[in-house]
Amino acid sequence: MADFSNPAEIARETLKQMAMSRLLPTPDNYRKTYCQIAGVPVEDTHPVLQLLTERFSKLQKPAFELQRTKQVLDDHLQSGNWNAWIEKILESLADASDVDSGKGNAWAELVRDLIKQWDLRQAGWTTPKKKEALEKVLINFGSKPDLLFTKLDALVTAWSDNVQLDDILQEELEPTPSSEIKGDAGQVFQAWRDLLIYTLEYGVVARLTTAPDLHEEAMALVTRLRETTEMKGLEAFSTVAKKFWLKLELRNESDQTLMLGLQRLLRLLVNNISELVADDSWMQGQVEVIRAVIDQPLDSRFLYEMEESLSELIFKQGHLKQSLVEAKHTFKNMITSFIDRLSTMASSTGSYHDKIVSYSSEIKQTDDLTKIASIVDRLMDDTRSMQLDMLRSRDELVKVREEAEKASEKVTALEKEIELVSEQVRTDQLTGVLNRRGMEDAFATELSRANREHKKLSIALLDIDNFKKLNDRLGHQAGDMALAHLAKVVKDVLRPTDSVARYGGEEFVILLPSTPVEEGVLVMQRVQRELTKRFYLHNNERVLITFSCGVAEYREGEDEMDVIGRADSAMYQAKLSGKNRVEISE
Ligand SMILES: Nc1nc2c(ncn2[C@@H]2O[C@H](COP(=O)(O)OP(=O)(O)OP(=O)(O)O)[C@@H](O)[C@H]2O)c(=O)[nH]1
Repeated sequence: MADFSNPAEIARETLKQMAMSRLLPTPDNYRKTYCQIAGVPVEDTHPVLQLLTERFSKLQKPAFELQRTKQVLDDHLQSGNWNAWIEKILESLADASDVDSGKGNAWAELVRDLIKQWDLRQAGWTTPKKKEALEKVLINFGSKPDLLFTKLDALVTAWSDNVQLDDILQEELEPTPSSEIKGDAGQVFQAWRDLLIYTLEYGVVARLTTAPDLHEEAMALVTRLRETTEMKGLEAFSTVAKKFWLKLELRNESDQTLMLGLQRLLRLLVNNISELVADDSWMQGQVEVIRAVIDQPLDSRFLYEMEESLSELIFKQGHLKQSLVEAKHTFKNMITSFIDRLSTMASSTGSYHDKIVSYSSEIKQTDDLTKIASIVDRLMDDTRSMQLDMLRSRDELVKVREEAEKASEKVTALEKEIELVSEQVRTDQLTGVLNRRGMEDAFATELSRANREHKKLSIALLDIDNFKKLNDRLGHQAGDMALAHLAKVVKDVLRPTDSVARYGGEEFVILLPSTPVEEGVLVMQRVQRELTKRFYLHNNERVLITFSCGVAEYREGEDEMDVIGRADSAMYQAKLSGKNRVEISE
């Protein structure tokens, strides 16, 4: 190889050699080639420094104190001056320790020691083993500068004293005075803590929007819990939490009392209104809805459904009421004009009578035939006009009577319609059969009838088979239509005195008055047979609907829920026995 002494020549030759050997033009390759050509030893990066460089580059978010160290390292990578870098890093580590200069010096000492021990040979400590040990320490404690110092120090001591790493780590990982939970227990602790945070945030905080003071306290608990990593902290947390639960319970109780009070007040009001409007069927419907709502534990879904149906009802009633008011007004006007006409007639016949009396006395007082002839002429005229008046009045009266009759019919029809609309509160909009509320009314009626007349009453509860599959295969809307179809078939097969109600999604309750249970089973089997003849048609596809059913006979003293419960158990039995069956409740 030619001897180059001029740096410019060495540089030129370096580039030439790199091109010939197809080396990538990296600073590292350039430096190596340059050193070879210049005949000086290649200054490799010390493995410890390499390791540190790698670790730094892997730190996603280095601690603030280490940022500067990383910056120094990055600067060095540009310049390639390792000795300067070591000095800098020692300086920055000293600063990063953020304590007195004693600790800073300690860091400097430690790094020097580390590099020295790395290069020395110790029995049992090969370079890969040292590298692995250093890796472990950096991975586990790199983000905690103080702890890192202790661990690195222990590691360097382990190398120099030829102690095995496991012993050292074991020793170093001995429980510290802190009660921080580690290992599996730590993970379990964290999982429970996260669950508790979640429960507090979404189960408690979210429900306290109307109680700002408790809301704030709950938020503070969440924050506190997030910061809790030790058993000691947990104990302190649980003391505060217990106080909070107590407050919450007390507040809950007072809310509950308030709600019950309001419910009682509303019930009183509604009962009073219902007595006041006993004859107003349109109002009765609404009153009953409110009664149904307040007579059972408050359930937001039920409240929502009731609100929906009530607002629809009120809207319809509003329209009908308006027409009713107009019809009544017309009727009143007609009666008024009828009476006016009657009084006109009375006065016209009255004046005619007066005239006749006066003509009669005139005739009596005169013998003059010409005068008498003139009186008779006037009398004839008056009679004719009186007759015309009478005729006109009669026609008008007939007309008024016809219109009054029509108006009265309209009023009756509108009143009936209002009654019908009010009834909708009791029916299921989708199927047209009774809804749960309607069923309760029907139940009350039938129970008292059965008790009064000592007649048998059977209750059937049917549940469509595999309805979910039908919904999934044909869509929810087709499912709705299938429900309406079933309800229609059931109604067609049953007697008009039987009551059908939609009890739940795809469950129906049927009240069969004057029917012993065996007969009830036959009735329901007849419905099943009818369904095999009258398929539900969906886009020309014949869909067979089957159901499982339980029938129970009412026993004296039982309440509605008892007997429905027995029918439900029998229905469940029918499902278990293969579906599409009717079972008797024993
Ligand atoms: N289309 C429609 N589906 C409803 C309605 N109410 C409830 N459902 C559906 O009915 C299905 C009932 O499913 P399941 O309780 O599993 O009963 P099933 O599929 O009939 O099964 P079995 O009772 O064991 O025969 C659910 O998918 C509900 O979503 C409704 O008003 N319309």
